[in-house]
Amino acid sequence: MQTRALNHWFGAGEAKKQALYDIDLRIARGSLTVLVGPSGSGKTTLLTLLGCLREVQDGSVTLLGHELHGAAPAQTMALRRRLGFIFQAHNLHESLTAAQNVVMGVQVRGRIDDAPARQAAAHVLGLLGLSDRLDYLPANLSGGQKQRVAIARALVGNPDVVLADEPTAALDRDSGANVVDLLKRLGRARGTTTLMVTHDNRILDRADRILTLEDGRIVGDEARGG
Ligand SMILES: Nc1ncnc2c1ncn2[C@@H]1O[C@H](COP(=O)(O)OP(=O)(O)OP(=O)(O)O)[C@@H](O)[C@H]1O
Repeated sequence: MQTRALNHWFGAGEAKKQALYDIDLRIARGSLTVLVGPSGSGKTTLLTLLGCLREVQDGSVTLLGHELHGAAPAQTMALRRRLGFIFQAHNLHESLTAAQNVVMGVQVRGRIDDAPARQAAAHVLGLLGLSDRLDYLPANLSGGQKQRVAIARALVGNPDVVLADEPTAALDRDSGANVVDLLKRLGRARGTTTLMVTHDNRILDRADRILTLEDGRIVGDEARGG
């Protein structure tokens, strides 16, 4: 994942405001990078540009070997299927059980039979400590459990890149640490690259790299032992 001279603006005319300035970044495959910075510093803007959720206006973003600036919609759609998104508002389908919600994460990646999809969903939910909640509806799960279902849904399709915005905010200490360790294991085993916005110290301590944004610029770049 790479950006070169990446700039981004919101609004037009008098109201036009620059949100990112000259971002040059190279993020190593399989690493876990954390993005920190004050509110409004551009973290979400950068995450959504890297996730093909926003059009690149100026500069370059390469994701999984493809340039996103000027990319055709069909190509960005295909790339998006190789990503796992974890956002704060977990958007589970209320009428589907935990396992069915996660099965949907398998099936967006292509047609897969129900039995193996359900097996994959049960496996990932088990890794997240939810083996005994497979058939629960979201209404009967706690906030932290729902968040873990959303994480399972993002991971079940074996994404090449995971993009996350405060994924552990609703989790207790042990489940938060478990999620980070799982992402790190996926990084080592499969080369899954994770970029996440967080202020959670449990994650900062375990990250491979911490990037700090301020007023749309990278002002800190610290490599960690992991
Ligand atoms: N859709 C939008 N329209 C107009 N301005 C926007 C939009 N999204 C973000 N901005 C502006 O761009 C700047 C960066 O916002 P961004 O959401 O990326 O920051 P952030 O670091 O993620 O903040 P937070 O931690 O509060 O989520 C801010 O000045 C924000 O007001």
